[in-house]
Amino acid sequence: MKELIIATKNPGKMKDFKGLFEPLGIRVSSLLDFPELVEDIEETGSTFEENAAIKAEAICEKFNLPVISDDSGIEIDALNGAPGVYSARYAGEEKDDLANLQKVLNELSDVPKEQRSGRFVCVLAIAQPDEKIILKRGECEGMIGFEAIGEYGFGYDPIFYPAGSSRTMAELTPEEKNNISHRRKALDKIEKWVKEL
Ligand SMILES: O=c1nc[nH]c2c1ncn2[C@H]1C[C@H](O)[C@@H](COP(=O)(O)OP(=O)(O)OP(=O)(O)O)O1
Ligand SMILES: [Mg+2]
Repeated sequence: MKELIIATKNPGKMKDFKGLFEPLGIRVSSLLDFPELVEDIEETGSTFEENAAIKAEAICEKFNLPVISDDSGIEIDALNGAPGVYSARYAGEEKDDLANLQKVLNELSDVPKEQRSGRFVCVLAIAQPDEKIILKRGECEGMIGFEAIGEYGFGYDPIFYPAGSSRTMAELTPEEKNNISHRRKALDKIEKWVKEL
């Protein structure tokens, strides 16, 4: 079976990726599989594209192998696009999913339902030795709820209602999420390269 390295330390993303890559017959491993080898990569970019490129290129160079990275987050219109590229560290450096979504709920406490629009964004990068980097973006539009609901998923899933859904992303099964997610849409755009790797 083909194997691919995903340059991430986020276990929630990896669950998504395992489900997304399985139908392609590709087994994925992450930086969580060899934590002692890889120090944290500083995400110094101001866009998802820049940060995805930083992560993929750093790990591609280290292993001299093709690598995929994911930089993602949630943009909330009433917060002028925040937390955006700062989604992981919105409530502090410790990257606490619950603290992050609670901070968003607090900031939106006075914002009425019809003004709570936002979207998940995922940029996937493919870095290959001696090749130009490939970057593709997927987005999933939706609304921010008033409380955290649901047990599946990770990150901001419990407060995000995908457009047209009466359930939060964390109430959808992993299969349902993977059919509509920002990650799915970005992966669809890189699939032809993935198959050639
Ligand atoms: O499907 C998702 N469902 C819910 N929340 C999500 C999703 N996708 C990204 N998110 C949130 C989680 C984290 O707060 C941030 C990603 O930040 P991001 O820097 O890309 O990832 P990370 O630091 O957790 O792991 P890594 O950089 O090692 O891949 O956006
Ligand atoms: Mg990160």
